[in-house]
Amino acid sequence: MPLSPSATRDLLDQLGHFPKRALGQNFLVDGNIVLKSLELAGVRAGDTVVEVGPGLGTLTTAILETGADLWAVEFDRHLHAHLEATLLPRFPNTFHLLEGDAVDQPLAALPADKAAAGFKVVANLPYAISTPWMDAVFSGPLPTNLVLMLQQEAAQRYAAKPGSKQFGAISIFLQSAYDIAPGHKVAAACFHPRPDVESYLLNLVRKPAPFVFDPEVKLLIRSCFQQRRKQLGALLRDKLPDGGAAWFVELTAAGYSPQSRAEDVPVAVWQKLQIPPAA
Ligand SMILES: C[S@@+](CC[C@H](N)C(=O)[O-])C[C@H]1O[C@@H](n2cnc3c(N)ncnc32)[C@H](O)[C@@H]1O
Repeated sequence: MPLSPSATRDLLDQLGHFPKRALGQNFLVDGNIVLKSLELAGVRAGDTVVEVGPGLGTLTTAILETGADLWAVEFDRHLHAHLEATLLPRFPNTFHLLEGDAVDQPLAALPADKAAAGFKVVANLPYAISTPWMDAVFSGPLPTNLVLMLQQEAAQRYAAKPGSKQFGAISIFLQSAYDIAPGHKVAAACFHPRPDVESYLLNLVRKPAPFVFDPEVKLLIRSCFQQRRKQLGALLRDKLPDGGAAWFVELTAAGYSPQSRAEDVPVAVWQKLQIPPAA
């Protein structure tokens, strides 16, 4: 169970640690949310789980207590040392802790054979890295489930539909590989210190046939959203060897046109975008 806000304050005092805003250090202090995260991800003994930013070890302990095998990456040297001293001796065979940046090590150095056998992600993400980290994860290997504590605004962006201001490249990459299952709104009081934004537990379930974009196509899609009000014809004509002709046929067949804007085009049509070989 997580520590209460006062016990968390005491532990922070004892460690001489001041929560760092830049690292999104808002620690979970609500047992129901910890349980809900595990329940949504269906974590059980023998599962392989990845956690980003274990912090003081609240979610971490609950995951390890199920009997799951956990790989975790923590950026803060001080918190890493605390976890190394307290949790590693308790779970010497199932806890694999890495000190590092989750954007460089999105799966906490999970071995390739473990990743290939199937794994889940449960994390209370540092909000500043949520999009670059997700982008790295969506390049594969893909977890079967992700239960992620996010800034509510980010969760809305990831789940956004075409035609809305929030629809962007990350919505396309995410929705190509994952279905969005019912999640959970989380109040600021569930954290210490309280964040000044609303939070949301996003629940993602891998599609039976997930679609992963080629890295070059991802860059191209991202560039289209950097000038989201510009027409796709003008944006892509110079960037594709065929001037965009092949994809414009797909776009037109789906009821759109080179005059359409990136934010209006559905995910399935983006999946047809390819970079043809140069003539
Ligand atoms: C929102 S706190 C979550 C802490 C803990 N999991 C909990 O739920 O109470 C985010 C954690 O991510 C860590 N962190 C921040 N940036 C990171 C990065 N780039 N890579 C890995 N961990 C990071 C922070 O130090 C902090 O421990």
